[in-house]
Amino acid sequence: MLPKTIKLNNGVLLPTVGLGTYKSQPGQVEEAVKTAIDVGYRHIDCAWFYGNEAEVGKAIREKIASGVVKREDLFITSKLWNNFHAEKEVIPKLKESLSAFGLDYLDLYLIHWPFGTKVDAPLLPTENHEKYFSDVDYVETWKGLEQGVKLGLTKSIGVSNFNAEQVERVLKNCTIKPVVNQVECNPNLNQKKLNAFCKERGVVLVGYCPLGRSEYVGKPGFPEPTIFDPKVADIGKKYNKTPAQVVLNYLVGQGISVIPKSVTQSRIIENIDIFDFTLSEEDKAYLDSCNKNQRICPLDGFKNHKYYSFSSEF
Ligand SMILES: NC(=O)C1=CN([C@@H]2O[C@H](COP(=O)(O)OP(=O)(O)OC[C@H]3O[C@@H](n4cnc5c(N)ncnc54)[C@H](OP(=O)(O)O)[C@@H]3O)[C@@H](O)[C@H]2O)C=CC1
Ligand SMILES: O=C1CO[C@H](CO)[C@@H](O)[C@@H]1O
Repeated sequence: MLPKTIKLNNGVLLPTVGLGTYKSQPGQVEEAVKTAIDVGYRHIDCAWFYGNEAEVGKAIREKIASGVVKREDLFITSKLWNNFHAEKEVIPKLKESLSAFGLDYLDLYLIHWPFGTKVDAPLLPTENHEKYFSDVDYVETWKGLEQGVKLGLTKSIGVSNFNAEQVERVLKNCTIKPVVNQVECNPNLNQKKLNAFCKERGVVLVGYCPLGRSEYVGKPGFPEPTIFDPKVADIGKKYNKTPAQVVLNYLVGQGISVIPKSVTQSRIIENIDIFDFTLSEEDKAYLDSCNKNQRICPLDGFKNHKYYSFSSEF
C-alpha cells in the first residue's frame, strides 16, 4: 500500500497528497481548501506569487476555529518569489505571507526558482528578460531561509525547480538541509534521475503539475496531459479508478509527494482517493514509457540566467 505520509530528513511527516492552489481564484479557493480539509487533505501548497494566500488562510483558520483540524495536523507550504532573493528580503517576505495567511508559522518555505530578478522587475517578465536578471546566489537566499527556521517562522525549508547540481550545492553550503525539491513531475516528465539523486541525499521530490495541467489539453507547444491517453483510461478501468488517480498513484508509488490543483469538489475528492490499489508492473511500465522529458513550465525566458536550472540533463 502507498504511504499517506513521507518522513522528511528532519523527522517531520509530509502528507503525501497536497492541494495545489496556483490559479485557484480568490472567489473559489476558500471553498476548495475547506472541502479539501473536510475530505482529509492535510497538505496545502501555496506561494506568495499565487496572490491568494489571504483566502487560503481564511479557509484554514475557519477549519481550525470550528474544530475540524488542529494547526499542528496541517502542513502549509509557501514559496519565496524571484524578486526577493537578496538575504535581507527573505524574512520580510516570509512574514508578509504569514500575515496574509493569518498564521504564526509555515510548515515549509521554499525558494520558488533558483534564479533571481531585480526587486522592482515584473513578477514574470514577458519580454527583455535579461534586463531584469539579478545575480544573487541562491546560497545567499538559503541563508535567509535558515534564519526563518531559527526565528520559528517556518518548521522546514526547501527548494523548487532546482537541478541536481544546485541541490548538491545547497547541501554543501547549508547548516539546515533542504527537506524537499518541488519540481514539475508527471508521466511526460517523470524525473526518475532527479528523484534518485535527491532520494540518495535525503531530499524528497514534490511533484507539481502532476496531472499535466489538464486545462492545457490541445494547447499548442504544451505536452498532451497523460490523463487524456486512452491507454491510461483503460488501465484505470481495471482498478475502477480514473486516469488522474492512476497517474497520481504511479507518482506516489515512486516516493514522490503530489500536489494536484482543483477547485472542483468531485475532483478534490477523487485526487486523494488513490491509496487503495497497486498498479501492476506492466501498467507501471506503460506509464514509464510515456516519458518525453517535455516541460509545461520551462520558463525559457530565463535560459541565459546564470542560475537557470533546466539546461543540464536533470
Ligand atoms: N513550484 C513551482 O514552480 C510550481 C508549483 N505548482 C504547484 O503545483 C500545483 C499543481 O500544478 P498545476 O499547474 O495546478 O497543474 P495540475 O497538473 O495540478 O492540473 C490542474 C488542472 O487539472 C484540473 N484537474 C484537477 N483534478 C482533475 C482530475 N481529477 N481530472 C481532470 N482534471 C483535473 C484542474 O481543474 P479544476 O481546478 O477546474 O478542477 C486544473 O485545470 C499548483 O496548483 C501549484 O500549487 C505548479 C506549477 C509550478
Ligand atoms: O508556481 C508556478 C505556477 O506556474 C507558473 C508557470 O505557469 C510558474 O512560473 C510558477 O513557478
